[in-house]
Amino acid sequence: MSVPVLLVTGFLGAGKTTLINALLQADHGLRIAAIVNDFGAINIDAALVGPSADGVIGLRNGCICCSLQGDLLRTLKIVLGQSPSPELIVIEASGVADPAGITRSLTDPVIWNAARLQTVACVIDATDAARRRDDPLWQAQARGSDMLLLAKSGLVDMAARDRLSLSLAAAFRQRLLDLESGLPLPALLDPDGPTLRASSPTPLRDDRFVHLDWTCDGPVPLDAFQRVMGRLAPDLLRAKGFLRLKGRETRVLFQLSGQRATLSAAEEDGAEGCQLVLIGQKDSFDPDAARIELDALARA
Ligand SMILES: Nc1nc2c(ncn2[C@@H]2O[C@H](COP(=O)(O)OP(=O)(O)OP(=O)(O)O)[C@@H](O)[C@H]2O)c(=O)[nH]1
Repeated sequence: MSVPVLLVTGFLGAGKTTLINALLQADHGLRIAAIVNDFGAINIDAALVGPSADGVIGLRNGCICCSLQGDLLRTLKIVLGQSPSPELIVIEASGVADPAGITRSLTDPVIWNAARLQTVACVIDATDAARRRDDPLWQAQARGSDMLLLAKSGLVDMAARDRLSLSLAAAFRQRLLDLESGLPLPALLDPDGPTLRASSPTPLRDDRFVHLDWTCDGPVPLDAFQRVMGRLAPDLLRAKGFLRLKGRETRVLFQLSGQRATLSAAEEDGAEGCQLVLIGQKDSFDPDAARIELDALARA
């Protein structure tokens, strides 16, 4: 029998991993396998989803809508060969992916017989949507989905949330659900959900993004790290990773999305040092210059 697939798309930092973690931990009784795709060579998402699920496979250093398509199909075969087999497969697209590329791969008749793309859900960052509205990739992600899931709506005021809901309803035909009202399990897991779809449009090839994968073996000082990130943040679209801070026993998880940076306790995994991924646009972010600044931190 064909295993249903839920594809989660959305721009960098929108809230895809957070949604998938919530889904994996929810009370649905389903055996779920997750395939997560990070743009950089360091697979932060697999580590973030890993603690909550057994069947998590990370695809890295590319994007499954284009360069990693073959990897996705190979990974799907591995996931489908697991025993017991999953009852649902969740695929997280990278934040730079046009879901049309993935939808095309998944609607191949051979794949379809084994794993049937059921629903494409696009996570929309309520704090970032007004700025992104005219971005062709952001639009392709929303348009290529079956439902829009509003994340972080608690971080914007009610009037801004209402304006956003109205503009999304005017621009897209999809159903809009606010994640602040709870995880929409019936919509995400509905076996009678969207499924049969028209052939996907030609996927958008967006090559404006560059990234830096930065690692160091030792700890870094928090105040100097914050100064460096303060300088880099205006040119970044996304940063995330694990840091070993001087004077702290355990590593912390650093997240930057939009202009919002957070540090939180990381799951202890025995790993040492720091692993960080920084993503920006070619015209404003210089990964080599950022590497020099970060390397200086490691020597501080
Ligand atoms: N307050 C709030 N924060 C959220 C919500 N969803 C995500 N975040 C935060 O937003 C940041 C990015 O969330 P992720 O779930 O990692 O976003 P993502 O879309 O998986 O990011 P990429 O895979 O890097 O594109 C993290 O700091 C999350 O804690 C939400 O609904 N409310």
